[in-house]
Amino acid sequence: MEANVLQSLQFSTWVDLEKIGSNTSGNVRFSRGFRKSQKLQVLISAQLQPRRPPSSHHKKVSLEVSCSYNKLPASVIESGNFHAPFDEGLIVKNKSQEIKPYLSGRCIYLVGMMGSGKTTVGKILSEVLGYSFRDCDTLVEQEVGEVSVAEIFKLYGEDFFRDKETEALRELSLMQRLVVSTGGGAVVRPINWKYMHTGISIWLDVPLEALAQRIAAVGTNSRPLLHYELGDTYTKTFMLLSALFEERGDAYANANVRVSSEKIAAKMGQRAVLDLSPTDVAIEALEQIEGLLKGEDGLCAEF
Ligand SMILES: Nc1ncnc2c1ncn2[C@@H]1O[C@H](COP(=O)(O)OP(=O)(O)O)[C@@H](O)[C@H]1O
Ligand SMILES: O=C(O)C1=C[C@@H](OP(=O)(O)O)[C@@H](O)[C@H](O)C1
Repeated sequence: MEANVLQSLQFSTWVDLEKIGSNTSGNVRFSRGFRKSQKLQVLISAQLQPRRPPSSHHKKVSLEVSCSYNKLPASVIESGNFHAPFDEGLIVKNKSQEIKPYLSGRCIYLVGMMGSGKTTVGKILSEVLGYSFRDCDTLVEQEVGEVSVAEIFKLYGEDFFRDKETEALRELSLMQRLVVSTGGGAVVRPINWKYMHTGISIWLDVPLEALAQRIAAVGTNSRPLLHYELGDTYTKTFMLLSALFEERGDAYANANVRVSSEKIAAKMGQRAVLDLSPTDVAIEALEQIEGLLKGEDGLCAEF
């Protein structure tokens, strides 16, 4: 995901000819006119070209070194192009530090269907922001007594689970500096939105086909709403996810920001959604939060 990163760099510095004169191993040579005791002002400029093709992990960098003497026009003494590794880890870290002051410690709540990446992307966001990570489902399991979500559904039913989920969100809403991965169904109860709106909510919007592929790859044992009798895992999962989304899809739109995997893929030059890395999604989420908090007038929005 091409974040708004540094595209050019320029700085000047002084070099001591005496030091360079003794080891002109580079391409810099000085005419006899220079007295060795002179200092020379050198200008370094680097242009970072946009990442092309988007899927590549290298950026082309053109570098130019020029020098001027006694305020005479600078003349280029060295230039070249090279490819620098495009480090999405650096991008997401830089972006997180840019927006952290605007967050003012507010929690980030990730909402989305099962398999949308709430846990995976949430852990990346918590890491780069220096926030703690909380998984709402895990808190419910701990509260009930180290019983799995699937067992809770089986032993006590979904309503019991939803009550525990709401209690967990109420407790989380009293805290700060958390990234919270919510359960896929947390959006259904309005009271849950009252708690999540104490922070910033992000909807990870991923196509159902991708969700079904991801979940089919890991199995549905931990997701009781996707349990079914024998059959083709992908197709059954896709059918059940489609029915769930039909019921609750509109509720996700209550989130403060929507991170669409399809839009990220399009921005990156029509990459397939399944090719997007969790970090690509995390960068987009941070950019969306930045847009929300800075608002149209570029100031920090209070909301
Ligand atoms: N952007 C991504 N690219 C590839 N795989 C992903 C991505 N996001 C999540 N996954 C994988 O999909 C599965 C579900 O992700 P998870 O974070 O557990 O989703 P959720 O918490 O929303 O249910 C995991 O196996 C995870 O590794
Ligand atoms: O969509 C849902 O209703 C659910 C999603 C699950 O969380 P994940 O989204 O982490 O799978 C978990 O809360 C429970 O199985 C119910």
